[in-house]
Amino acid sequence: MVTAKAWVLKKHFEGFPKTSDFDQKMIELPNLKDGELLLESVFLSVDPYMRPYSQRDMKEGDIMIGTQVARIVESKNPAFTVGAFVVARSGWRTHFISDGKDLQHLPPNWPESLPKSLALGTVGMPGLTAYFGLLEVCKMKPGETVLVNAAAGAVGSVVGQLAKIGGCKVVGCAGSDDKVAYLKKIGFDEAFNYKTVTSLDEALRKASPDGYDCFFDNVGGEFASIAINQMKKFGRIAVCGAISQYNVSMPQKGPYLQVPMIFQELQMKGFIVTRWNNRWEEGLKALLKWVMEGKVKCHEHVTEGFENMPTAFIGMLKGENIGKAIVKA
Ligand SMILES: NC(=O)C1=CN([C@@H]2O[C@H](COP(=O)(O)OP(=O)(O)OC[C@H]3O[C@@H](n4cnc5c(N)ncnc54)[C@H](OP(=O)(O)O)[C@@H]3O)[C@@H](O)[C@H]2O)C=CC1
Ligand SMILES: CCCCC/C=C\CC(=O)/C=C/C=C/C=C\[C@@H](O)CCCC(=O)O
Repeated sequence: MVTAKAWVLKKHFEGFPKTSDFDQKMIELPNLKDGELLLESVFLSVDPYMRPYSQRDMKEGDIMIGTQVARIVESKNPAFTVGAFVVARSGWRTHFISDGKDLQHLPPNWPESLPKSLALGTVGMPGLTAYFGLLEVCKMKPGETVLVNAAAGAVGSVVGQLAKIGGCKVVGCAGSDDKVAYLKKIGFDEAFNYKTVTSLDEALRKASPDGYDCFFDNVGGEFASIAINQMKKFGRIAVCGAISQYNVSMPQKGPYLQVPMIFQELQMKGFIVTRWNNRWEEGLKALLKWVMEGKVKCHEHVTEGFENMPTAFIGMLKGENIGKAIVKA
Protein backbone atom coordinates (compact mmCIF):
# COMPACT_ATOMS: atom_id res chain seq x y z
CA MET A 1 0.00 0.00 0.00
CA VAL A 2 1.24 3.49 -0.86
CA THR A 3 0.46 6.43 1.44
CA ALA A 4 0.05 9.71 -0.42
CA LYS A 5 0.37 13.15 1.15
CA ALA A 6 -2.12 15.80 0.01
CA TRP A 7 -2.76 19.47 0.75
CA VAL A 8 -6.42 20.35 1.32
CA LEU A 9 -8.16 23.70 1.49
CA LYS A 10 -8.90 23.87 5.22
CA LYS A 11 -10.58 27.27 5.03
CA HIS A 12 -11.63 29.45 2.10
CA PHE A 13 -9.22 32.33 1.59
CA GLU A 14 -10.13 35.76 2.90
CA GLY A 15 -7.88 38.26 1.13
CA PHE A 16 -4.35 36.88 0.69
CA PRO A 17 -4.09 33.11 1.40
CA LYS A 18 -2.39 32.17 4.68
CA THR A 19 -0.56 28.91 5.45
CA SER A 20 -3.21 28.28 8.14
CA ASP A 21 -5.83 28.05 5.35
CA PHE A 22 -4.26 24.70 4.32
CA ASP A 23 -4.03 21.31 5.96
CA GLN A 24 -1.92 18.30 5.00
CA LYS A 25 -3.51 14.85 5.09
CA MET A 26 -2.39 11.28 4.39
CA ILE A 27 -4.28 9.06 1.94
CA GLU A 28 -3.86 5.27 1.80
CA LEU A 29 -3.98 4.31 -1.90
CA PRO A 30 -5.60 0.97 -2.86
CA ASN A 31 -3.94 -1.66 -5.06
CA LEU A 32 -4.24 -1.00 -8.79
CA LYS A 33 -7.11 -2.45 -10.85
CA ASP A 34 -6.62 -3.49 -14.49
CA GLY A 35 -6.17 -0.39 -16.64
CA GLU A 36 -4.95 1.78 -13.76
CA LEU A 37 -1.55 3.26 -13.00
CA LEU A 38 0.17 4.63 -9.90
CA LEU A 39 2.02 7.95 -10.31
CA GLU A 40 4.41 10.01 -8.19
CA SER A 41 4.46 13.80 -8.49
CA VAL A 42 7.94 15.05 -9.37
CA PHE A 43 7.21 18.75 -10.05
CA LEU A 44 4.02 20.55 -9.03
CA SER A 45 2.72 23.87 -10.36
CA VAL A 46 1.46 26.80 -8.31
CA ASP A 47 -0.62 29.15 -10.45
CA PRO A 48 -2.66 32.31 -9.91
CA TYR A 49 -5.86 30.63 -11.18
CA MET A 50 -5.92 28.51 -8.04
CA ARG A 51 -6.91 31.60 -6.04
CA PRO A 52 -10.19 32.51 -7.87
CA TYR A 53 -10.94 28.95 -8.91
CA SER A 54 -10.74 27.70 -5.32
CA GLN A 55 -13.45 30.21 -4.39
CA ARG A 56 -15.64 29.19 -7.33
CA ASP A 57 -15.03 25.47 -7.66
CA MET A 58 -13.85 24.10 -4.33
CA LYS A 59 -15.36 23.42 -0.92
CA GLU A 60 -13.43 23.33 2.34
CA GLY A 61 -11.72 19.97 2.78
CA ASP A 62 -11.12 19.45 -0.95
CA ILE A 63 -7.63 18.66 -2.23
CA MET A 64 -6.15 21.83 -3.81
CA ILE A 65 -6.50 21.86 -7.60
CA GLY A 66 -3.39 21.94 -9.77
CA THR A 67 -1.16 20.23 -12.27
CA GLN A 68 2.03 18.26 -11.99
CA VAL A 69 4.70 16.43 -13.92
CA ALA A 70 4.47 12.88 -12.60
CA ARG A 71 6.46 9.67 -13.06
CA ILE A 72 4.71 6.34 -13.59
CA VAL A 73 5.66 4.09 -10.67
CA GLU A 74 3.43 1.06 -11.41
CA SER A 75 1.23 0.33 -14.41
CA LYS A 76 -1.62 -2.05 -15.24
CA ASN A 77 -2.32 0.04 -18.35
CA PRO A 78 -0.48 -1.05 -21.54
CA ALA A 79 -0.54 2.53 -22.89
CA PHE A 80 1.72 3.73 -20.07
CA THR A 81 5.11 2.29 -19.14
CA VAL A 82 6.82 2.46 -15.74
CA GLY A 83 9.39 5.26 -15.66
CA ALA A 84 7.63 7.47 -18.22
CA PHE A 85 6.68 11.08 -17.36
CA VAL A 86 3.30 12.71 -17.96
CA VAL A 87 1.46 15.94 -17.13
CA ALA A 88 -1.53 15.38 -14.84
CA ARG A 89 -4.20 17.58 -13.28
CA SER A 90 -4.42 15.69 -9.99
CA GLY A 91 -3.92 18.52 -7.53
CA TRP A 92 -1.53 18.98 -4.66
CA ARG A 93 -0.58 15.40 -3.81
CA THR A 94 2.57 13.29 -3.81
CA HIS A 95 1.05 10.10 -5.29
CA PHE A 96 -2.20 9.28 -7.10
CA ILE A 97 -3.91 6.59 -9.17
CA SER A 98 -5.18 7.31 -12.70
CA ASP A 99 -6.96 5.37 -15.44
CA GLY A 100 -4.81 7.26 -17.95
CA LYS A 101 -7.64 9.27 -19.51
CA ASP A 102 -6.64 12.52 -17.75
CA LEU A 103 -2.89 12.25 -18.46
CA GLN A 104 -0.92 14.10 -21.17
CA HIS A 105 2.31 12.60 -22.49
CA LEU A 106 5.18 15.09 -22.76
CA PRO A 107 5.51 16.45 -26.34
CA PRO A 108 7.29 13.95 -28.62
CA ASN A 109 11.10 14.35 -28.97
CA TRP A 110 11.39 16.02 -25.54
CA PRO A 111 15.21 16.31 -25.24
CA GLU A 112 16.75 14.51 -22.28
CA SER A 113 18.68 17.73 -21.53
CA LEU A 114 15.50 19.82 -21.14
CA PRO A 115 14.06 19.97 -17.57
CA LYS A 116 10.69 18.18 -17.58
CA SER A 117 9.36 20.88 -15.21
CA LEU A 118 9.11 23.18 -18.27
CA ALA A 119 6.01 21.16 -19.18
CA LEU A 120 4.30 23.14 -16.38
CA GLY A 121 5.56 26.49 -17.66
CA THR A 122 7.07 27.70 -20.93
CA VAL A 123 6.30 24.43 -22.75
CA GLY A 124 3.00 23.98 -20.97
CA MET A 125 -0.21 25.78 -20.08
CA PRO A 126 1.35 29.22 -19.36
CA GLY A 127 3.39 29.13 -22.58
CA LEU A 128 0.29 28.13 -24.53
CA THR A 129 -1.60 31.01 -22.90
CA ALA A 130 0.97 33.42 -24.31
CA TYR A 131 0.95 31.67 -27.70
CA PHE A 132 -2.80 31.62 -28.24
CA GLY A 133 -3.44 34.93 -26.47
CA LEU A 134 -1.04 36.69 -28.83
CA LEU A 135 -1.91 34.87 -32.05
CA GLU A 136 -5.66 34.43 -31.65
CA VAL A 137 -6.76 37.29 -29.38
CA CYS A 138 -4.23 40.12 -29.85
CA LYS A 139 -3.68 38.99 -33.46
CA MET A 140 -0.32 40.81 -33.30
CA LYS A 141 1.28 41.92 -36.60
CA PRO A 142 4.95 42.65 -37.35
CA GLY A 143 5.87 46.28 -36.57
CA GLU A 144 3.17 46.66 -33.89
CA THR A 145 3.80 47.61 -30.26
CA VAL A 146 2.80 45.11 -27.57
CA LEU A 147 2.37 45.91 -23.87
CA VAL A 148 2.38 43.15 -21.23
CA ASN A 149 2.18 43.38 -17.43
CA ALA A 150 3.31 40.74 -14.92
CA ALA A 151 5.88 40.52 -17.70
CA ALA A 152 8.54 38.60 -15.74
CA GLY A 153 6.13 35.81 -14.88
CA ALA A 154 5.33 32.45 -16.41
CA VAL A 155 2.93 33.87 -19.03
CA GLY A 156 4.26 37.41 -19.41
CA SER A 157 7.87 36.44 -20.07
CA VAL A 158 6.74 34.17 -22.93
CA VAL A 159 4.39 36.86 -24.30
CA GLY A 160 7.29 39.29 -24.62
CA GLN A 161 9.58 36.79 -26.32
CA LEU A 162 6.93 35.53 -28.75
CA ALA A 163 6.06 39.13 -29.62
CA LYS A 164 9.73 39.77 -30.44
CA ILE A 165 9.77 36.64 -32.62
CA GLY A 166 6.65 38.11 -34.26
CA GLY A 167 8.55 41.30 -35.17
CA CYS A 168 6.92 43.57 -32.59
CA LYS A 169 8.23 46.24 -30.23
CA VAL A 170 7.65 44.95 -26.69
CA VAL A 171 7.08 46.93 -23.48
CA GLY A 172 6.83 45.11 -20.16
CA CYS A 173 6.33 45.98 -16.53
CA ALA A 174 7.09 44.03 -13.39
CA GLY A 175 7.32 44.60 -9.65
CA SER A 176 11.06 44.64 -8.94
CA ASP A 177 14.27 46.02 -10.44
CA ASP A 178 15.66 42.48 -10.73
CA LYS A 179 12.63 41.54 -12.81
CA VAL A 180 13.11 44.61 -15.02
CA ALA A 181 16.75 43.62 -15.58
CA TYR A 182 15.57 40.12 -16.51
CA LEU A 183 13.08 41.53 -19.04
CA LYS A 184 15.81 43.50 -20.76
CA LYS A 185 18.04 40.40 -20.75
CA ILE A 186 15.40 38.35 -22.58
CA GLY A 187 14.87 41.02 -25.23
CA PHE A 188 12.11 43.42 -24.11
CA ASP A 189 12.59 46.78 -25.81
CA GLU A 190 11.35 48.74 -22.80
CA ALA A 191 10.72 47.62 -19.22
CA PHE A 192 9.88 49.41 -15.98
CA ASN A 193 9.08 48.72 -12.34
CA TYR A 194 5.43 49.69 -11.89
CA LYS A 195 5.92 49.87 -8.10
CA THR A 196 8.56 52.60 -8.22
CA VAL A 197 7.65 54.83 -11.17
CA THR A 198 6.23 58.18 -10.07
CA SER A 199 3.53 58.05 -12.71
CA LEU A 200 2.33 54.91 -14.51
CA ASP A 201 0.78 57.08 -17.20
CA GLU A 202 4.10 58.83 -17.86
CA ALA A 203 6.08 55.56 -17.76
CA LEU A 204 3.78 54.02 -20.37
CA ARG A 205 3.95 57.14 -22.54
CA LYS A 206 7.74 57.29 -22.29
CA ALA A 207 8.06 53.62 -23.22
CA SER A 208 5.90 54.08 -26.32
CA PRO A 209 4.96 57.70 -27.15
CA ASP A 210 2.74 56.54 -30.04
CA GLY A 211 0.81 54.17 -27.76
CA TYR A 212 0.07 50.43 -28.01
CA ASP A 213 -1.50 48.23 -30.67
CA CYS A 214 -1.83 45.20 -28.37
CA PHE A 215 -2.20 45.04 -24.60
CA PHE A 216 -1.79 41.57 -23.06
CA ASP A 217 -3.38 42.15 -19.67
CA ASN A 218 -2.44 39.76 -16.86
CA VAL A 219 -3.23 42.16 -14.03
CA GLY A 220 -6.40 44.23 -14.59
CA GLY A 221 -7.27 46.84 -11.97
CA GLU A 222 -5.73 50.29 -11.96
CA PHE A 223 -2.96 49.36 -14.41
CA ALA A 224 -5.49 48.36 -17.06
CA SER A 225 -7.58 51.49 -16.44
CA ILE A 226 -4.52 53.65 -17.14
CA ALA A 227 -3.07 51.61 -20.00
CA ILE A 228 -6.33 51.57 -21.95
CA ASN A 229 -6.02 55.33 -22.47
CA GLN A 230 -2.79 54.76 -24.42
CA MET A 231 -4.12 52.25 -26.89
CA LYS A 232 -3.80 53.11 -30.55
CA LYS A 233 -6.84 53.30 -32.87
CA PHE A 234 -8.30 49.80 -33.40
CA GLY A 235 -6.04 48.41 -30.67
CA ARG A 236 -6.70 44.98 -29.19
CA ILE A 237 -6.72 44.08 -25.50
CA ALA A 238 -6.36 40.41 -24.51
CA VAL A 239 -7.81 40.01 -21.02
CA CYS A 240 -5.78 37.07 -19.80
CA GLY A 241 -5.98 37.61 -16.05
CA ALA A 242 -6.78 40.03 -13.26
CA ILE A 243 -4.34 39.09 -10.55
CA SER A 244 -4.62 42.53 -8.95
CA GLN A 245 -8.18 41.53 -8.04
CA TYR A 246 -7.76 37.90 -6.91
CA ASN A 247 -6.85 38.70 -3.31
CA VAL A 248 -8.90 41.82 -2.63
CA SER A 249 -11.55 41.47 0.06
CA MET A 250 -13.80 44.13 -1.44
CA PRO A 251 -14.39 44.42 -5.21
CA GLN A 252 -12.75 47.66 -6.29
CA LYS A 253 -14.60 50.37 -8.23
CA GLY A 254 -12.19 51.34 -10.98
CA PRO A 255 -12.42 54.12 -13.56
CA TYR A 256 -14.75 53.10 -16.37
CA LEU A 257 -13.39 51.97 -19.71
CA GLN A 258 -16.20 52.78 -22.10
CA VAL A 259 -14.94 56.21 -23.28
CA PRO A 260 -11.53 55.06 -24.61
CA MET A 261 -13.16 51.85 -25.87
CA ILE A 262 -15.48 53.93 -28.04
CA PHE A 263 -13.16 56.73 -29.11
CA GLN A 264 -10.33 54.38 -30.04
CA GLU A 265 -12.72 51.70 -31.33
CA LEU A 266 -10.93 49.09 -29.26
CA GLN A 267 -11.48 45.35 -29.06
CA MET A 268 -11.24 43.87 -25.56
CA LYS A 269 -11.55 40.08 -25.30
CA GLY A 270 -11.27 37.72 -22.34
CA PHE A 271 -10.05 34.19 -22.92
CA ILE A 272 -9.21 30.90 -21.19
CA VAL A 273 -6.41 28.90 -22.78
CA THR A 274 -8.46 25.68 -22.71
CA ARG A 275 -10.47 27.21 -25.59
CA TRP A 276 -7.73 25.87 -27.85
CA ASN A 277 -7.44 22.42 -26.22
CA ASN A 278 -7.60 20.83 -29.65
CA ARG A 279 -4.53 22.82 -30.76
CA TRP A 280 -2.29 22.35 -27.70
CA GLU A 281 -0.09 19.93 -29.67
CA GLU A 282 0.52 22.64 -32.30
CA GLY A 283 1.41 25.20 -29.64
CA LEU A 284 3.64 22.89 -27.61
CA LYS A 285 5.54 21.85 -30.74
CA ALA A 286 6.18 25.51 -31.64
CA LEU A 287 7.18 26.46 -28.08
CA LEU A 288 9.54 23.48 -27.75
CA LYS A 289 11.17 24.38 -31.10
CA TRP A 290 11.72 28.02 -30.06
CA VAL A 291 13.15 26.94 -26.68
CA MET A 292 15.55 24.49 -28.33
CA GLU A 293 16.59 27.17 -30.85
CA GLY A 294 17.32 29.56 -27.95
CA LYS A 295 14.72 32.05 -29.20
CA VAL A 296 12.64 31.64 -26.02
CA LYS A 297 14.53 31.73 -22.75
CA CYS A 298 13.10 29.94 -19.72
CA HIS A 299 13.36 30.75 -16.04
CA GLU A 300 11.92 28.82 -13.11
CA HIS A 301 11.42 29.80 -9.49
CA VAL A 302 11.84 26.44 -7.73
CA THR A 303 10.70 25.75 -4.17
CA GLU A 304 12.08 22.53 -2.72
CA GLY A 305 9.76 20.16 -0.85
CA PHE A 306 6.09 19.16 -1.09
CA GLU A 307 5.64 20.47 2.45
CA ASN A 308 6.29 23.96 1.10
CA MET A 309 3.43 24.03 -1.44
CA PRO A 310 1.37 26.65 0.50
CA THR A 311 4.44 28.88 0.96
CA ALA A 312 5.30 28.60 -2.75
CA PHE A 313 1.73 29.47 -3.74
CA ILE A 314 1.58 32.51 -1.45
CA GLY A 315 5.05 33.60 -2.58
CA MET A 316 3.99 33.52 -6.23
CA LEU A 317 0.91 35.64 -5.48
CA LYS A 318 3.17 38.12 -3.68
CA GLY A 319 5.49 38.36 -6.69
CA GLU A 320 8.50 36.42 -5.39
CA ASN A 321 8.96 34.57 -8.68
CA ILE A 322 10.75 35.34 -11.88
CA GLY A 323 9.46 32.94 -14.50
CA LYS A 324 7.33 29.93 -13.66
CA ALA A 325 6.82 29.14 -9.95
CA ILE A 326 7.08 25.41 -9.34
CA VAL A 327 7.61 23.03 -6.42
CA LYS A 328 10.10 20.15 -6.63
CA ALA A 329 8.47 17.42 -4.57
N1 LIG B 1 -6.70 33.16 -19.25
C1 LIG B 1 -5.96 32.07 -19.10
O1 LIG B 1 -6.20 31.01 -19.71
C2 LIG B 1 -4.81 32.13 -18.18
C3 LIG B 1 -4.64 33.25 -17.41
N2 LIG B 1 -3.57 33.35 -16.58
C4 LIG B 1 -3.41 34.62 -15.84
O2 LIG B 1 -2.21 35.24 -16.27
C5 LIG B 1 -1.67 36.02 -15.22
C6 LIG B 1 -0.21 35.63 -14.99
O3 LIG B 1 -0.18 34.28 -14.62
P1 LIG B 1 1.25 33.55 -14.40
O4 LIG B 1 2.17 33.99 -15.46
O5 LIG B 1 0.98 32.10 -14.22
O6 LIG B 1 1.74 34.15 -12.99
P2 LIG B 1 3.15 34.83 -12.71
O7 LIG B 1 4.22 33.85 -12.88
O8 LIG B 1 3.19 36.09 -13.49
O9 LIG B 1 3.05 35.20 -11.16
C7 LIG B 1 2.10 36.14 -10.74
C8 LIG B 1 2.73 37.52 -10.83
O10 LIG B 1 1.68 38.48 -10.81
C9 LIG B 1 2.20 39.70 -10.30
N3 LIG B 1 1.24 40.26 -9.35
C10 LIG B 1 0.76 39.69 -8.24
N4 LIG B 1 -0.10 40.53 -7.61
C11 LIG B 1 -0.14 41.66 -8.37
C12 LIG B 1 -0.82 42.91 -8.24
N5 LIG B 1 -1.63 43.14 -7.21
N6 LIG B 1 -0.61 43.85 -9.19
C13 LIG B 1 0.22 43.60 -10.23
N7 LIG B 1 0.89 42.44 -10.42
C14 LIG B 1 0.70 41.49 -9.48
C15 LIG B 1 3.56 39.38 -9.62
O11 LIG B 1 4.60 39.90 -10.43
P3 LIG B 1 5.07 41.45 -10.30
O12 LIG B 1 6.39 41.38 -9.63
O13 LIG B 1 5.10 41.92 -11.72
O14 LIG B 1 4.04 42.16 -9.45
C16 LIG B 1 3.61 37.87 -9.63
O15 LIG B 1 4.92 37.38 -9.81
C17 LIG B 1 -2.57 35.77 -14.01
O16 LIG B 1 -3.53 36.81 -13.93
C18 LIG B 1 -3.26 34.47 -14.35
O17 LIG B 1 -4.51 34.37 -13.71
C19 LIG B 1 -2.61 32.37 -16.48
C20 LIG B 1 -2.75 31.21 -17.22
C21 LIG B 1 -3.89 30.98 -18.08
C1 LIG C 1 -11.39 37.81 -10.25
C2 LIG C 1 -11.87 36.73 -11.19
C3 LIG C 1 -10.75 36.21 -12.06
C4 LIG C 1 -11.23 35.27 -13.14
C5 LIG C 1 -10.08 34.80 -13.99
C6 LIG C 1 -9.33 33.72 -13.29
C7 LIG C 1 -8.29 33.16 -13.77
C8 LIG C 1 -7.69 33.32 -15.12
C9 LIG C 1 -6.71 32.19 -15.22
O1 LIG C 1 -5.66 32.24 -14.60
C10 LIG C 1 -7.12 31.04 -15.97
C11 LIG C 1 -6.33 29.92 -15.96
C12 LIG C 1 -6.70 28.81 -16.74
C13 LIG C 1 -6.02 27.63 -16.66
C14 LIG C 1 -6.40 26.56 -17.53
C15 LIG C 1 -6.05 25.25 -17.45
C16 LIG C 1 -5.46 24.51 -16.30
O2 LIG C 1 -4.27 23.97 -16.39
C17 LIG C 1 -6.09 24.64 -14.99
C18 LIG C 1 -7.50 24.10 -15.00
C19 LIG C 1 -8.04 23.96 -13.59
C20 LIG C 1 -8.64 22.61 -13.48
O3 LIG C 1 -9.81 22.50 -13.86
O4 LIG C 1 -7.89 21.70 -13.08
